[in-house]
Amino acid sequence: MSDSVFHCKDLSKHYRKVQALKHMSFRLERGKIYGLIGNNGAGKTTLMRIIMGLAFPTAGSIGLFGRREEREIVRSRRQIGALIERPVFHGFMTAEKNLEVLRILKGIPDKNAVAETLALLEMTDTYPYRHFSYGMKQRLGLAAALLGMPDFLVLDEPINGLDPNGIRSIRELLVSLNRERDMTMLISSHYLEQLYHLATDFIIIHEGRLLEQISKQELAERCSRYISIVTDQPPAAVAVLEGICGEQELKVFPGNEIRLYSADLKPEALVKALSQNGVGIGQISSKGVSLEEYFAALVGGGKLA
Ligand SMILES: Nc1ncnc2c1ncn2[C@@H]1O[C@H](COP(=O)(O)OP(=O)(O)OP(=O)(O)O)[C@@H](O)[C@H]1O
Repeated sequence: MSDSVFHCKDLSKHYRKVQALKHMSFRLERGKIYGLIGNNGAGKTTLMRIIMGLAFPTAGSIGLFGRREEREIVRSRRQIGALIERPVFHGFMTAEKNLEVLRILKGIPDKNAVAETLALLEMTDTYPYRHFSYGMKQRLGLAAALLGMPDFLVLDEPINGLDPNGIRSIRELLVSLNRERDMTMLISSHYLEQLYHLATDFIIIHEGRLLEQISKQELAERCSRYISIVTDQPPAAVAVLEGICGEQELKVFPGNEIRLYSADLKPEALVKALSQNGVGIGQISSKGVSLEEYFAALVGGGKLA
């Protein structure tokens, strides 16, 4: 299978008066989770609609899974699951019945697909869709996208309307699908901190143009995000911290300061681990700019502090 899941070259899309996408060229690789970032009206949904064949380019070309020919692209879309604008579900049917209708419409032969997807999303509800909360509707939308276990998942604002627990469980599910099934994802969200934890790479667009494609590692370096710990027992602290993050993510500075360059670490967890091992902490703080600040600086054409 090609390592390229999606590519576009000089892709432009005009609506009557609006140029929604302007000469975009980039490539999405298998196994990565791409966070798609842009202000309202930047062109995120338009790009996703083009990937799914719900809108068509005015100029330029696209390819899916390394295939460029129109007929092959249409066929390749069977390998993609998408949540773009909520699908139309039947109000009088349960989640299971709605998914069963979709399974038949999509031509997915595996009769266990519905049960498998419901189990993944922990949806056991047996009442009709019209009584679903906003969050449950959102989960069913995600279930519909996952039906048949696609190779590529395209999600437009999937965590909108979910409470913090809901967001965490969806995030964990997406990460495990990515790791265990090598599922590639393109996910847009205005919750940049959440997206930061989930994505491995970022596509940043502004007013229809691609501003930047950047990996999380590059971003972390550029934002120089780190946790600073000041302690009077550096060797003991290093021994504990190395058990939590990799040796390469940790540096000792003069003044008994240790810096941890790992994106997912929480200061509270570090404090707990250090105190459990009898290591005293003078000071602990998160430093550097957030993804939100980085994005604002990029879009504003400004420089990062
Ligand atoms: N069907 C349409 N007809 C005319 N203009 C459209 C249409 N769909 C989108 N647009 C315009 O194209 C531009 C890009 O819209 P798009 O929905 O792709 O942005 P977005 O980044 O998804 O925004 P949001 O974050 O608000 O969802 C906007 O100016 C929008 O008004």
